[in-house]
Amino acid sequence: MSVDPHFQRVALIGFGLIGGSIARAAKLQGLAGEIVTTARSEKTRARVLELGIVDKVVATNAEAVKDADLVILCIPVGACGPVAQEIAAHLKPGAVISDVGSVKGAVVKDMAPHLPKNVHFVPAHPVAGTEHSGPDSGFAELFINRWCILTPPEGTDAEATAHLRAFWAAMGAKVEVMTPDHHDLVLAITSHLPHLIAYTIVGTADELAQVTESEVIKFSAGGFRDFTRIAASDPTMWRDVFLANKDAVLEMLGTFTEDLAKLTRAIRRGDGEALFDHFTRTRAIRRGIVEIGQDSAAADFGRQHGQLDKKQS
Ligand SMILES: NC(=O)C1=CN([C@@H]2O[C@H](COP(=O)(O)OP(=O)(O)OC[C@H]3O[C@@H](n4cnc5c(N)ncnc54)[C@H](O)[C@@H]3O)[C@@H](O)[C@H]2O)C=CC1
Ligand SMILES: O=C(O)C(=O)Cc1ccc(O)cc1
Repeated sequence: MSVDPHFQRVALIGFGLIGGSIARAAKLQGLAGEIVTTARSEKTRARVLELGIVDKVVATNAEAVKDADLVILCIPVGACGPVAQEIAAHLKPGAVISDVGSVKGAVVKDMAPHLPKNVHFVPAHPVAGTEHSGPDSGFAELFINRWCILTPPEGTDAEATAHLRAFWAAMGAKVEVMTPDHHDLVLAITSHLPHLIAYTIVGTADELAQVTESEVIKFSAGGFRDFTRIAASDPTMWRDVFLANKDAVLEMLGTFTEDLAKLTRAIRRGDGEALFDHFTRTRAIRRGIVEIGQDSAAADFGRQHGQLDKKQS
């Protein structure tokens, strides 16, 4: 049986890349009767109003969640606990409370104790994004054919989880449910460690005395250029991710360091076979990912649901 993805009043706490993308996709697909968002600065409130995507922009989180049927925290993970505390007394009984944080264990631990018993807490993580942030960076197609992982605590109302699942699916996402700990371990290797490596290598290149700034830019057409994109991601967001997912990141970093040492040894010893075998294995992994055909599937969704061909401004 299909579940109605619609929520009457949706409150988005934070209107950056993810909040702005949810607002655009939900509006386009008619998933909300009304969308309210918080923007803390006068400048951002004016810009969000100018964009004309949401129905109401307010200055405080407490005001935004009033009478909301779905509340989504679209803010750095370190801010989720304090914001849960701030909004708790103002939540509508029966509302679904969610987030989009890149780490789940810490967010659940920080938010859950503050939330009243009469709301449904269904944490979420859309595994989709870019290096950009702020109110102008969002776009309606961001979630198409991307995973959205839900991590409802044990005992969560199944109907609430199904309702949020339908909401994400209607924005184009493929939805999966897992535990917060499993999520954090998987994301540590697939997302958090790659960002740490990018932040490291771009910093290292910058510090090398013999590589002048102009040479880094001049020769950055190679692999380095891809790293600079990732390393341009929001500092506040990523500081919070590494602090919140410390254990899993350190565990993966340990394994990564061992594997790096193996490749270092192969280079030192001139062991071409070891290098070739390793690179052959990793090439097959990339080909496997590309064969899943995310781009063509995204285009199919756009055609079926209309109006998603153009990037929203
Ligand atoms: N950037 C990405 O590619 C992805 C980010 N995420 C997660 O989404 C969340 C938001 O990230 P982005 O949208 O990229 O960030 P962003 O920086 O574009 O937007 C965050 C917004 O939250 C606001 N904010 C911060 N603290 C607040 C508070 N206490 N009350 C109200 N508003 C507050 C900021 O002013 C900003 O407008 C993070 O938790 C991140 O881990 C998840 C998937 C992808
Ligand atoms: O820009 C990129 O390549 C990303 O990897 C975006 C991203 C950042 C954080 C997430 O939790 C999920 C996706």
